[in-house]
Amino acid sequence: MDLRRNENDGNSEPTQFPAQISHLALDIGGSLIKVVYFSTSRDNCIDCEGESSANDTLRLFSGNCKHPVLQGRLHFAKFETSKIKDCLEFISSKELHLGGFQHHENPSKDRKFIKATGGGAYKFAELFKENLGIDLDKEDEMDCLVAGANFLLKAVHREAYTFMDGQKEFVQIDQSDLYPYLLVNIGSGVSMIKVDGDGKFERVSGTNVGGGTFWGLGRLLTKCKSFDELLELSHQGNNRAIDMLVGEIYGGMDYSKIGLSSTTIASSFGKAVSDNKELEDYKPEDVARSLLRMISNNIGQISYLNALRFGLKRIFFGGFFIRGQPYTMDTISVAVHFWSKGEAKAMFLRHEGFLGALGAYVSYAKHSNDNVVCNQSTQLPVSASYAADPNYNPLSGDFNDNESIQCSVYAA
Ligand SMILES: Nc1ncnc2c1ncn2[C@@H]1O[C@H](COP(=O)(O)OP(=O)(O)OP(=O)(O)O)[C@@H](O)[C@H]1O
Ligand SMILES: CC(C)(CO)[C@@H](O)C(=O)NCCC(=O)O
Repeated sequence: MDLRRNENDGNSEPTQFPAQISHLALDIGGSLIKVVYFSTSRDNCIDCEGESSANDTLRLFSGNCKHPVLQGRLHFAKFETSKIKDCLEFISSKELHLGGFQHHENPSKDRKFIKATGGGAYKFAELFKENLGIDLDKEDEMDCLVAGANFLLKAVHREAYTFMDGQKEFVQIDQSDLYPYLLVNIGSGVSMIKVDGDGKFERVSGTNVGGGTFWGLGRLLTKCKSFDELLELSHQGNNRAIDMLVGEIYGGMDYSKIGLSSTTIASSFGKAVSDNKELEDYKPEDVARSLLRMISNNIGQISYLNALRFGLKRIFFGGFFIRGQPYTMDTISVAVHFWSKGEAKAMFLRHEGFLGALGAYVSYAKHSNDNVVCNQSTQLPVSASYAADPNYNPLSGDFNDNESIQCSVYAA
């Protein structure tokens, strides 16, 4: 917390507190910028004994309480990286950039540092300085992905779930039996990380065939103007129009000796070779569906192989490629299930796209006077903003960017 702005020596009149105190963290990726910020109002501040009144806010900031607790909400937002100006405007309009911290090595310089991760923390550092007058305090992307995943798995109720045959089932996480697991983050590209504990991990693999491939190829092949349009299109398509199935090679038969049914895809997009058709002759929705299936299946398979390498039974998938899409999750789950013969389990996270940003957020805790730890959160509330997202299915309980997590923050 920025304590200095609210210092009170006990003699003077209480300072006027801002209605909202925010900590801002950014994950600036190849495709999307993810924004996480914490906000609370003075009414929401409680002291060590758990009372809640405006005066506790005073004690909180004057430091009379050793373990002050702020209750508030974590908010989430995302922007396309190509529209970074929109993100800067958003931050500026909400004055989120004021919620950074100051490096104690250099307190005389009244500069704010904001925690940021992802390649864009390097690429756009100057832009943030010029536009908002803030410095980005860079946190390693892999560190943040792992810290964000561990935070969600430990602190957020009903965060992880399995998805098979259209059925979503929340997974009860036993904190004493969380590690090891494989974290697969499907962003523009894909990182696969073996996680053994808090801050204990190794990036064991990756693939350049990821979310950027789906969106990039999909845009070229279907002329879709937005990612959501491409997803929507894929819902309506049939991949069999363009994929070559085992049965089409084997005269309608299964190849049971090696465990392949006639309906298994033998070759994604394989029909396009012999069909003698042009791109225009295929329905864009069929192309979109085939592409989504190809990429999801490939990632599921590589993930399984990496889980096998290290004997890992649990694979958590994150990244904004997933977008809570049933078809994507089903394909990944089936691939993991099929190749592992049911031994390994694919699991998904409700805050799938915000792992890096959450990791950057919790890294504020490293700074002694800005010791911020989210200890708890409740089930996400239902919000009216769901209706605005065409891909949100209220029955499935998917996470929406406009949602927030209720949490407590210890400010030391
Ligand atoms: N509104 C959207 N616009 C663009 N891509 C989207 C959108 N929603 C979901 N996606 C998908 O999410 C992917 C980006 O995911 P994510 O934000 O997790 O990664 P990133 O941080 O941008 O990438 P990287 O980590 O590789 O730098 C895109 O490649 C695309 O497949
Ligand atoms: C380069 C990063 C880490 C940037 O987020 C990501 O896009 C990625 O993991 N790409 C895959 C690169 C590879 O391992 O082939």
